[in-house]
Amino acid sequence: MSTRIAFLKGHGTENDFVIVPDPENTVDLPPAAVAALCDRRAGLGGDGLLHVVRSAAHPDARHLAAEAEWFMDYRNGDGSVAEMCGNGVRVFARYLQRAGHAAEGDLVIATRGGVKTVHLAKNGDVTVGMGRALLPEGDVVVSVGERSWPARNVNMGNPHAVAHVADLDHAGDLYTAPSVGPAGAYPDGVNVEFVVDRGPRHVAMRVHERGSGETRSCGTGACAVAVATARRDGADPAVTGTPATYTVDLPGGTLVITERPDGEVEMTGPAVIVAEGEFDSAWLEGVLATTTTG
Ligand SMILES: N[C@@H](CCC[C@H](N)C(=O)O)C(=O)O
Repeated sequence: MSTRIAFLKGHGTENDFVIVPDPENTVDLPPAAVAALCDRRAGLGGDGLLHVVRSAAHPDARHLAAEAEWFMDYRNGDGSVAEMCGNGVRVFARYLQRAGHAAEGDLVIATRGGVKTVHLAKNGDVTVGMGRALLPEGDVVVSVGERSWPARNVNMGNPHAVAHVADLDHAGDLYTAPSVGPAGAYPDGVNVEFVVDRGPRHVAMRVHERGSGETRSCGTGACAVAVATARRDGADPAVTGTPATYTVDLPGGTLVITERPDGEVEMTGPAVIVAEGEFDSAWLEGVLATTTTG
């Protein structure tokens, strides 16, 4: 029997998501279903999917239920699972506010990368406590075609390789993933950021995301870029004792990232719900049947 399944569409600096509210975790979303929903021609379209589930109802978040009522079960556009999505958390919070599950002010959201603190400001901005960046030792190299750049390995819950480049066009069309070495540096894949300077504590970037391709913004990527750039600039807050704030321009908008002396990274940016509707479960079952039978 076919049923109607509710969804919304939202974006944060044009990193866009299909949102599936499913408090009791009753909607089956295998990778092929997520990929079909995120398909921009045959589906609803999105860089990723935000499955909105009560923490208590999801096996990956049950242990966090006492701390955070809601779990962001984030999936990339190809259906793969990722630990964290910075733009996604802001949009997730905006959805909770719209649905009456959260009010302006502070809230917490469980993710696979831990519990995140979120502030929904009156002016529409959303600030997320992203936790600490990890900077694993070891040289990393990013290559596109004939060009290669040394890069910084930054983990924001999910993996990033940040390359400072002379010109963002040198990253090419990014239709395929850049190569990142040495082999084995990122056993689970990596998000790759290309960065140029725009002014003092002001950079611009492009990103190729694991599981989604080039996107118009990446929140964890912007945080990784700010942290890597602060290290390059000799502005490590743990050393200077003062916060380092970077303005990060992305193709889809601007994010402001602050790293504090205690290592905590905060990200501020917009979050917008664009539309809401329903899709037919029969459509999705049909797509899945075709995928399974080839
Ligand atoms: N766009 C996101 C990051 C989404 C996850 C990423 N593609 C991964 O696989 O780690 C963001 O805003 O952080």
